[in-house]
Amino acid sequence: MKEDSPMVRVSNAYKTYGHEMVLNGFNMAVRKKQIYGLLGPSGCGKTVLLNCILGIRPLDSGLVELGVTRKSDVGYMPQEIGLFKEFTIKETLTFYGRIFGLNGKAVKTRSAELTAFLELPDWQCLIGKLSGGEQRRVSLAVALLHKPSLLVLDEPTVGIDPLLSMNVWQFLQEATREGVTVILTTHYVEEARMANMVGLMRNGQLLIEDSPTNIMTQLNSDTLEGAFYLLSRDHQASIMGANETPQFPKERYEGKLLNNESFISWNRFLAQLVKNYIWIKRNTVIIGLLLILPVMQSFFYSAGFGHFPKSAKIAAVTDEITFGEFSTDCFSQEIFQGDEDMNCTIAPPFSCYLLQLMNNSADLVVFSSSEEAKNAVLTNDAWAFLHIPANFSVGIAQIFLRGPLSAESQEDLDETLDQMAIHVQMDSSDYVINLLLRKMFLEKFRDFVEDLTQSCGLPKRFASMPVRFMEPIFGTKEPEFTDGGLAGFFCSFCFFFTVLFTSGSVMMEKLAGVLDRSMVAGMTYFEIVTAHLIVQFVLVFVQKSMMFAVFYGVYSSPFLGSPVLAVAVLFLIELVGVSYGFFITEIFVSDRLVTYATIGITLAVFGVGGIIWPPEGQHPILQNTVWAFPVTPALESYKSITLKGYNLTNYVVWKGVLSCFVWISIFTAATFVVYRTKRRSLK
Ligand SMILES: Nc1ncnc2c1ncn2[C@@H]1O[C@H](COP(=O)(O)OP(=O)(O)OP(=O)(O)O)[C@@H](O)[C@H]1O
Repeated sequence: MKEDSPMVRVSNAYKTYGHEMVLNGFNMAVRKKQIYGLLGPSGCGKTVLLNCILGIRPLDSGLVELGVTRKSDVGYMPQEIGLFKEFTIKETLTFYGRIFGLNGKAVKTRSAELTAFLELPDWQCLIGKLSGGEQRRVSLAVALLHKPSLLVLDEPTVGIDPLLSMNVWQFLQEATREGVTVILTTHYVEEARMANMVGLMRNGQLLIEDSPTNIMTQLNSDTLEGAFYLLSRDHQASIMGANETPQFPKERYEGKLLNNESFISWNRFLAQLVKNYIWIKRNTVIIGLLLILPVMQSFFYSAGFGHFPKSAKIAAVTDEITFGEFSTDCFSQEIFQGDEDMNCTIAPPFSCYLLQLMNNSADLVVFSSSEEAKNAVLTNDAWAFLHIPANFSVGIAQIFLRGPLSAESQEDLDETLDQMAIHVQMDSSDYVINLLLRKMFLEKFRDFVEDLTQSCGLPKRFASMPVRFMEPIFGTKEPEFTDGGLAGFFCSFCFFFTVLFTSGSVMMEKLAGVLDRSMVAGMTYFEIVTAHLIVQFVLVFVQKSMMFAVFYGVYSSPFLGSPVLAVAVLFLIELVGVSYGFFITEIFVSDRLVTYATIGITLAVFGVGGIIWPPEGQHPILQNTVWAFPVTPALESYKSITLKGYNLTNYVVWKGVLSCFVWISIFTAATFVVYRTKRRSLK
């Protein structure tokens, strides 16, 4: 731009939101060292225009030219407060002072000037505790803090006392004499008479742009309000009936955006870091929950998952003895004193011994009749009804002790087998309980027969299945579901909490307008991400240490591999979470959508991660594509390290590590692309 060219020029600007044409061939020119008052009805696009001028939003088409190049040349006061509610006034001014590159002394001196002029409350007051008007004054002070050469103020006088409002105008007029250019929007048309130039915006166009005096003269009106009424009326009449679909030229936005002097600055980074620290200090409840919840979940998982359902009731009936005898004698040891004739130490009725074995593992309730026992299942009081027939001991003795060949005939053998059969009717509505009780019934019967044959002098193996489960290659002979599922649970939670914290903190700043404001002031995305990573790292360190202590200290879950490698994998998963968190906060504008995206991916990781069901049982398409899911391969990696002692030379381990790096790159690149697309042209 040449020396005499305007400070801000907007040419043929178009901007749509859905079907709404917010800027419709908009043109404006703001001369240097002037106050430009932008007026227009609510919703006409004033804020959108300011955002496009500052590069917060891109134009669909058109040109913005600025007479300044550096972000630090601009002072911006957004319409919403755009300040951290948890900060004190002093912390707010220090934060922005650091971003603008001011030293402590300069911030203090300038803050004192602004405090006197804007009548700011005590510096120790929290922003969130101030009135709306006080908050706006602090917001204005932030925009003026570094004495910028271009001031962009969105409704600076709303909610401010008329006397103070007049002071603000006088201050701005004074500033223009010192070389500052001001663009401001206001709803108070008459106060705009103090501007050098005013522009009336309506339906995305600028109806007029001139000095207030010229406008009033031109329209023969005593007031600016009256002049604008006439202009708006004429404009309304001219567009009546014109109901065309909005069209705009497709050439891209070509304006030069404001730049930072450097990609990274220690001052800005420190500002962001201190800001995060203050936020944590003021939000101890949230941070406490973020630390305590995972530990609680670890306890819940270890205490609640994978254990045999011992309290599952089994309604049993044995026809071998009467109910009275059973309740008093069946579970007492005396009746197992042996039988001299049979030469066995376990004596009939054998159903007592079998039921006692079952009672050691489950909650066995003995009923006197089959009807009652079955009814217990029907009324949800028991998970299985088990019936032992009257000839059970006779049949067992015949088949297992005397041998099936002792039967007189094939019919006799068939009848004996029928008469000794135990009938089980289950409530199969719960797959896991059904499976575990079934397994328990079969195992207890096997134990019973082994014990019985052994008690009669026969080898124990005589009644065993000829399948021997030897010492396992990995894991234990009696593997626990808890151990197998732990990797999936731990990794999914690491991912979930990281996404939650990242997206939560970014969205909080974004929705409060703080993120845009900090970025207009000069903060870079890189500084925001790096400062966030440091906070996240500290949180993760504390969080994971506590979870490790619960899983591997309190509950002694198996851990065979390298702790360093396992922690590295968890850390990579966290980084996937951070990059995903930034990605979703960049593509979605509402926190609801971000929440859905957080929960959605976590459920997907849970669903396909082999926590609930092994991947080997998945549909072939899923089985063959699950490697491409985020986190899932890393979860396998962690599982192999902890349960099999694998190291990086193993395919499963490095596949998980590689997958993390790939996903971190994908999410980071996607965030960058969306970020650039939202703010700049694709030129
Ligand atoms: N991110 C967005 N998505 C969709 N529509 C938007 C978005 N931002 C602004 N708009 C729409 O653009 C139009 C202009 O909004 P803008 O905030 O610029 O109005 P304004 O002139 O500043 O109003 P006010 O004086 O009440 O602040 C409105 O209809 C608004 O709904």
